[in-house]
Amino acid sequence: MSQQLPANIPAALFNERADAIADAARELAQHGWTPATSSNFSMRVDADHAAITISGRDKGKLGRADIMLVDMQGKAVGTASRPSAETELHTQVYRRWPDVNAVLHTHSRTQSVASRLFAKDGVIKLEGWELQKAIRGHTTHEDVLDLPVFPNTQHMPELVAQVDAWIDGGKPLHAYLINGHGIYTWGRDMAEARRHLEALEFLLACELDLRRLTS
Ligand SMILES: CSC[C@@H](O)[C@@H](O)C(=O)COP(=O)(O)O
Ligand SMILES: [Zn+2]
Repeated sequence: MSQQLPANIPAALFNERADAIADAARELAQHGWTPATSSNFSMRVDADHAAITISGRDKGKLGRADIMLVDMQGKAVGTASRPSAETELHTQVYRRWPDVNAVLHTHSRTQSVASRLFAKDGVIKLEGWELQKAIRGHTTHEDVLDLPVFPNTQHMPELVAQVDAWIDGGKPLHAYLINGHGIYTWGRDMAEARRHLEALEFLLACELDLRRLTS
């Protein structure tokens, strides 16, 4: 393995996280949500480190060797591999919420189209859908669930600042879209992050259908 681990991280712990990321990535790729090497996935390893996908890999074919360690500033640790282009968005989530342990980013067609359609509003207001209850902390379809849509940029500090500004505004955040790009969501474990991703994919598809059928 070209990944050298710090002395305080057991290989079994890193391998468990790497396997969980690779398994989730392959399954999400089967849904068609990770076209053309897009998307990235990570899990917290400890307070100071996360395991994340190596940049540019085919997410439908990931294995343990496609996962690497970074610190919470997004810098590679113990490897010459290059972490995901958007690693800083993952480590931002881990820094902001110590109870979050998994972050998922995908590029489904539904996510991409919805992000373009609602970009001018800056937010998608999900309301009246039973599946909103799949999102942590939401107990009724009557809640309004705000899903922000941030402008895309290749300059990660700008994206990080947009997300920070939303959180600092005191509004809840379990996910966001980036215009013309895709979705980020997360959870306390991989199962919760996957539940959020699947629910939001479904809800966005419903919103797009409604637009099509009522316009
Ligand atoms: C193949 S285009 C998509 C990338 O620019 C990026 O947005 C992405 O999701 C994957 O980047 P990666 O560096 O492989 O993690
Ligand atoms: Zn992306």
